[in-house]
This record gives sequence, C-alpha cells and structure tokens, in this order.
Amino acid sequence: MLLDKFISLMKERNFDGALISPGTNLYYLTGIHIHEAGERLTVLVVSADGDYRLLAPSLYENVVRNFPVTFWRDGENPYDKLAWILAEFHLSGGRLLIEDTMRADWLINIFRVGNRGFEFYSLSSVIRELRMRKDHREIDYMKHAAKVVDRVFEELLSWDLLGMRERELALKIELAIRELSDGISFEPIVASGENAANPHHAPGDRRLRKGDLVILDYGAKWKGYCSDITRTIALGRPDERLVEIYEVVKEAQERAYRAVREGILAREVDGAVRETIAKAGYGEYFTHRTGHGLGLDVHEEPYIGPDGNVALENGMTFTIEPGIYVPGLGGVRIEDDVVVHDGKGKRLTRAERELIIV
Ligand SMILES: CSCC[C@H](N)C(=O)N1CCC[C@H]1C(=O)O
Repeated sequence: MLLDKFISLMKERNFDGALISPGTNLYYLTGIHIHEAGERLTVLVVSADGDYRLLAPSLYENVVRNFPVTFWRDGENPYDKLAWILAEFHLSGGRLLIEDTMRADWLINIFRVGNRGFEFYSLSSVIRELRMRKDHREIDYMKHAAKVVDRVFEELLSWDLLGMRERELALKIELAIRELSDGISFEPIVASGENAANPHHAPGDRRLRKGDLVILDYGAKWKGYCSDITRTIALGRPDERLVEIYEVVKEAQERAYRAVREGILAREVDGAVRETIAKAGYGEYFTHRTGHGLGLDVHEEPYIGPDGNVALENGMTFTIEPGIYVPGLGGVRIEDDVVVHDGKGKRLTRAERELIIV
C-alpha cells in the first residue's frame, strides 16, 4: 500500500509523523476523497511507527469505510480528539510533516495542541518523491484524460466560433469535457486577440473576430488524474507577425520534446525552449517556465523551468508549453502532456499542432 511506502520514507528521513488534510495527497495515500470539508477539521494522522487514523466530521460517516477513523460531531471540539490520537500514537513532539495547503486556522490550533513541541516541515518535501514517479495504472488514467482533451479539440473546431464570447466558449469547452470525463482539471482559459498576450487570461466578454489568434488551454480529470492541453487557433488569416510567432513556438515545443530523455535535467528541457525563442528574437516575450509536472494535481513536480534540478526518469509526466506573448498584439502557446517512457519522451496529448485556420 502507498501509505506503507510513505511511512518507510518518512522514517528514512527522520520524521516522527505527518498530518495530512483533505486533498490530492490524502487521496493518493488512502483513496479517500473528501468533498468540501470546509472549516471542519479533517486530518489523517500518521506516525513513523506505522500507526495511522483519520479524524473526520461525522458528515463523512458514509464516505470513509474500511479505514481507521475517529469521527467528531458538530458541537464537539475536534482538537481534543486530535490531542487524544496524538497521545495514543506517542506523538508529543518532534519533526512533523504538515500538508502544504492546510488551513491556517487548523494549523494554529494544532500548534497549540502540540504545546509548541513540534517542528513543522512541508509534506511535499517527502511525498514528492513518490508522486513524481507514476506507475502504469496512473499513466493509463492520464492517457484517458489526454484523449478526452484531444477529442474536445476536434469537436470545438466544428463550432460556430465567430462572434462567440470568450466566456461562452470556455463554458462550452467545460461542458464538453464534463460529458466525457470526471470533470475539469482547472477552469478553461480562452484568450483571444490582444487578450492572448496574458498567459492566464480569465475568459471575458470579448467576442471572437476574424483575424484573431485564440489560445485555448483546458484539461480533464480521469480517476483523479489530470490532463492539460493548449492549442492556439486562428479565425481567418491572422497578422503575418503572429504567424511567424506561431512557427517559433511550434519549433520550440518540438525541440524541447525531442530533448526529453531519461537522466536529463528538467532545466535542460527548459533550455531547449528558451534558446529557440531567444534565437528568433522573442526571448523577452517568453515570460514563464516551459512546463510543470502533471498528475493528481495540475501543477506538481517536476517543474520544467530554468531552476529545474530534477533528473527525468521513466514514469515522470509533465507538460511542455512554451509561449510568446506580445502586449497589444496577442500571443501563442502550444502545450502537450508528456511521459518519459523507455528513456524517451512520449506525447500523451496528440491534437494537431499545425496552425489551424477556421
Ligand atoms: C492551472 S491554470 C494554467 C494551466 C496552464 N496550462 C499552465 O500551466 N500554464 C499557462 C502558462 C504557464 C503555465 C503555468 O505554469 O501556469
């Protein structure tokens, strides 16, 4: 079981315990998905001696089954119960891993329960070692999530895009993803015309018009695992400068993809992109990293940026998504999901990468 692997790793690194709140780490280790815990304390307590127990609100009595659990009811003080579990597990101090995204109010109360005897460390510093390397089951789920976004791309090319508002198109993409999968991995980005110069543009009221380049960035989830794709399409023939930019981004993406090999550092893949874009004279307009690890979270290790020190291994999955963004003109981004397989990169997303003019 993954929890056993995690406990061994925790011990190896001299940690005494871990407190894990709901999210992808809890799901990864236990298969338990807690929907909307909100302000009610929910935490998996793990000790390096091998003990573990979930403390959860009684609302989840029908969700958590066949797992050691203590429930608390509204009106009770969950921190008293947490203190009992910690005492039972002989966790009265020491080095404790804490879920990186834990709510600050929980953390403050946990700090009190622990009588300041704990030193806190971020859970991701240990669990990343496990999550970064995907097994066959995880990769199969990611392949499925990737197929969904490829299909949605084919489908959207047949829609009547001219005159549609960005936010309408984003909603249509979201619905198409939800039809075919377990849900979206993030809110779709639809960035048209000059809005495409903003890499994380929030789709708004702008209507798509002739001559626009439109960045479409969206993802699906399957069994918890994410895909993330970006394609840039043209509505009618765009400005020649944008066509040139498109070709530079396509070339940069291809070079980075071809650079992927077992043993290469993530920053070398990033370097392939940066060099291609800089040579074409657009270096200052590539304003983000080349990519990010992908799995249960849409952004996770290994990050593919200039500071990426992870040596790539078989089973690692990440995006390659260079972009060029010119304020006042627009932008282009092309993104694929890639797995390191048999020592080389293999694309999971396969939608057309040539410039499509609809
Ligand atoms: C989770 S929202 C952004 C999804 C997108 N595919 C993405 O990861 N990026 C867009 C610009 C750069 C990159 C990022 O690192 O945020």
